[in-house]
Amino acid sequence: MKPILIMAAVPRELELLVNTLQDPYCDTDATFSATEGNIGATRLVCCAGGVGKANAASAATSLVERYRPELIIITGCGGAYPGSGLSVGDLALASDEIFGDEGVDTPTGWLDLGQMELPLLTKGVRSWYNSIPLARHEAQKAMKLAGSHGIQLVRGRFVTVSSCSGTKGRGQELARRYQAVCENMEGASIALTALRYGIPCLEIRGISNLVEDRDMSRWDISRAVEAAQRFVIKIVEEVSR
Ligand SMILES: O=C(O)c1cccc(C(=O)CC[C@H]2O[C@@H](n3cnc4c(=O)[nH]cnc43)[C@H](O)[C@@H]2O)c1
Repeated sequence: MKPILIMAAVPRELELLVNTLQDPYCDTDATFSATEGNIGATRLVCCAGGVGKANAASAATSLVERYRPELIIITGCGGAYPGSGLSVGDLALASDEIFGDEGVDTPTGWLDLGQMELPLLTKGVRSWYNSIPLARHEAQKAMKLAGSHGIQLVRGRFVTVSSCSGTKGRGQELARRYQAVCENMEGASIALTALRYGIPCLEIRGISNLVEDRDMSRWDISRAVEAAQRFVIKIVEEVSR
């Protein structure tokens, strides 16, 4: 049976999940070391591939080639945009992932990859530019599951950035440009890899911070990553039924 691949940036974003695995086994010799194990009848492979788009894309490619997963779940923390209604500790589910920095600055303004006619991926007659869709059906099931447990889950567009937004103004600009709810540094790369291989992909992040003028004393990464993992475990348990 094919496993579910769970990807995050850093180990603390997977700690609770890994500690929940039955019969865990960690392949420490692999280029991207991953911990395998079961939750119920479902086989999981958990990997913290590193921070940022480059690590995320290479880890996702390597793991997909190695494990051929049936589903990829991206988890971790993220920063909520002004106007999203999200607060620290809340949960967000991606409808689409957007490569927020890919484009060109011109004297008359910023242009995205669509305007540059430079697709990131072409399959047959379809091309994808900055925006990468995530699995609709799985996301609908996740929303339903959250509802049945009384968990508030906000579904919306996520932006993946190379340079984190450390001002409220930049957050407002990206939120407005993409009609997005939050940002992170890896999601779009993993979503693109999943789309390339035709594997459904879900992304659930806990909100660790608001995108505002930088004040790290207001962050709560522990709360965010715990909330996200608890919900991912619920999804996996639901799949196991
Ligand atoms: O030092 C800073 O100002 C700073 C700004 C944003 C993020 C960081 C991090 O150390 C966390 C990066 C890590 O967590 C995800 N993440 C969480 N919040 C954000 C955010 O507001 N913008 C972008 N990424 C965020 C991200 O996926 C990374 O894995 C430090």
